[in-house]
Amino acid sequence: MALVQCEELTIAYEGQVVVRDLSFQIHPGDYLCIVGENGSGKSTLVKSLLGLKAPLKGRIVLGDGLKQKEIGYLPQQTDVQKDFPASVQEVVLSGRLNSRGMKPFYTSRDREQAKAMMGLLGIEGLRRSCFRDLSGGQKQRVLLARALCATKKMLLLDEPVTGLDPLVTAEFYQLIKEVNQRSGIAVVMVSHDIESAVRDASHILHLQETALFYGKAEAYRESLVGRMFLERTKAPGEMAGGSQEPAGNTEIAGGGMPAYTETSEKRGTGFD
Ligand SMILES: Nc1ncnc2c1ncn2[C@@H]1O[C@H](COP(=O)(O)OP(=O)(O)OP(=O)(O)O)[C@@H](O)[C@H]1O
Repeated sequence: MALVQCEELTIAYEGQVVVRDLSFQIHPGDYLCIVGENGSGKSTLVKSLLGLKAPLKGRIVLGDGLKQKEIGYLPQQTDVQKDFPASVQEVVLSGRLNSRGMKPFYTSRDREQAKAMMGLLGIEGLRRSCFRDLSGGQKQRVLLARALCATKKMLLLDEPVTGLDPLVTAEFYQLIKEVNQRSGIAVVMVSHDIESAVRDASHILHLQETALFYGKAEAYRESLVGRMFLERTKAPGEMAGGSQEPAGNTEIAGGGMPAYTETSEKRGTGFD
């Protein structure tokens, strides 16, 4: 059963549609990267997945016991978060807030969980350090530990490597991959790093108001839309790939990009 099933989702701000007729699923163990141009609706979709923005039409069905407040969320970094005046331990523990309900204090289980996640991510030695004094990479590990405290099923990350140097970025991607592969926690990541997305993700959702592509990462790499996007990000300003498509290709949809959607029956993730 799917953890998340989005059915013909349309999302709008004051009547202005920014996501239209979008359907896809997230299964246990999936690693889905959401890619697309600036302003294509990625963060808006994230807000709806978190229950912070109601769709205008369509619906989001959660399955396999997933609750919206049990989605571990790592938001886009803001300057306010970067300067948060709290200890690492407090920041990680705050991941337990949603599941505490009305209880005013953290339980010993909450503390154990926070300790376990700090251990998993190699930041236990930093637990008394002030969050704002950490490096960018350390901060992201802390925020990842916080998000993991909130979930056993699904992590949602919105451009988590923005501002990190290449080495720290590579380490962070490796961490995410290990979390996904070892724990089976589904990962949903909004990313502008298309090369890494097709390398690490099991599935790609390419958004441009609607799904230009949704399916397995290997199929995306071979698709016209995937090849064009990969080519463009390699050489900014250059358009390539379209002329290499065999004659008679009927995939081309509006806007010169092919629409492709893979059904859940064809997915075969092994977690179905
Ligand atoms: N709170 C808001 N009110 C009105 N319009 C909004 C709001 N938030 C986003 N938008 C608009 O919705 C569209 C999609 O924005 P969104 O932030 O979801 O795109 P995105 O794909 O995440 O972009 P980026 O890659 O630049 O982060 C944009 O045109 C944006 O201007």
